[in-house]
Amino acid sequence: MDFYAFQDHLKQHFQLQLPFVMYRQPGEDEVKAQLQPNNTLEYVNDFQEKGFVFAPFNESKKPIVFSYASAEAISCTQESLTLDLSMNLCKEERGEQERYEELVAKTIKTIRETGIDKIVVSRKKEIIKKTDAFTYFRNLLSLYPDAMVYCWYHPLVGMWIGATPETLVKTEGKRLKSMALAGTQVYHETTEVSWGEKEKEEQAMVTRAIVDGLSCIKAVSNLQVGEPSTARAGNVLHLKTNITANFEPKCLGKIIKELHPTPAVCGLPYQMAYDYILNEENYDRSYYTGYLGELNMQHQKNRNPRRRNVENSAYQSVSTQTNLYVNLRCMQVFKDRLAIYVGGGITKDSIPKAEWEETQRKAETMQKVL
Ligand SMILES: C=C(O[C@@H]1C=C(C(=O)O)C=C[C@H]1O)C(=O)O
Repeated sequence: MDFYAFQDHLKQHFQLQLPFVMYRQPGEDEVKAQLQPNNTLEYVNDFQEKGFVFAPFNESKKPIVFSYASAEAISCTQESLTLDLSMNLCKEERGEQERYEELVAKTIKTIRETGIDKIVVSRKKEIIKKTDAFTYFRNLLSLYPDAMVYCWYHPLVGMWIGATPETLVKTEGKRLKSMALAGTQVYHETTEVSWGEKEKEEQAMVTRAIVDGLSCIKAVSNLQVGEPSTARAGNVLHLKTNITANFEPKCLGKIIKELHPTPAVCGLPYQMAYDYILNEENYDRSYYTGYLGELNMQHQKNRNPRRRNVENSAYQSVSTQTNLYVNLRCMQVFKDRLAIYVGGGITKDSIPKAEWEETQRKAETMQKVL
């Protein structure tokens, strides 16, 4: 199926108001889709389900799953596009900057008074315009080859689009990978940059918390932690550390519950930061800073791609993979309106105006395709 046939098929499905997800994982050029035949809402119970998961930030709400068993699966190869995008300057709602800087200032004060290490606060940037989800998705595919680009729709929930740089957890067989992604600076044509102490310390805290959390789980062994490196995500750079381990697949649910929400999108200590966000942020994050992606997907692998035909079957193996990403750099798409969600980690040394600017740069990831 070529890209245009793929897109037309999904557009028809969308016109019937039926649920679907289309996505392309980082570094791949295969665009996949799952189309649901009806609008029943199914939820994850024990993480042994097989399907595409979409989970909110709020842990007390269950993740939604589009089950593979009931879905129609299609795929195509991403087309290469030459993009000529001039960024849409979006007028900020009056008072939004002041309101956000006040929230950041209040958060810094709370951190200094209570000894909390870090709290991630965020906001929603509303834009009034007639929307075109399929064009946004296609442009995001071309602009961000290293992101998980997705468009998810359910008539009873709404539509979300994103291009996230952050892995929550990837598993294959008994191997697991996660990452600590934190610290932000603006990208100026190079990734050879130095990082300030605030960012290094903030990111190291995230790494430590993820490693400590995973090492408390009996089913996890052989934890290995890489060196921090700089990773580009659109207009911004982050510090990233890769974390790998072995694990028992029947304990996947425990691991996901331990990891979500990571200190990269919530804070530390976890419970104090989480309560602060729910009480003080003054809006519902909904699916922003939740997670999404493939859960327990069966992948056929050819061990020796040169062998063919009858012989080949002996060299095929099936592996079970999970590929979940944190829902960042995302927006909620309505017919005549959009809401872009952005935030950043606050520590005792944060500066409110700089935090506002950081959210503006992060919002550009989506604004570029509007
Ligand atoms: C919260 C966001 O990003 C997270 C916060 C970061 C930070 O505080 O520096 C960096 C990457 C993400 O883990 C966002 O993009 O909205």
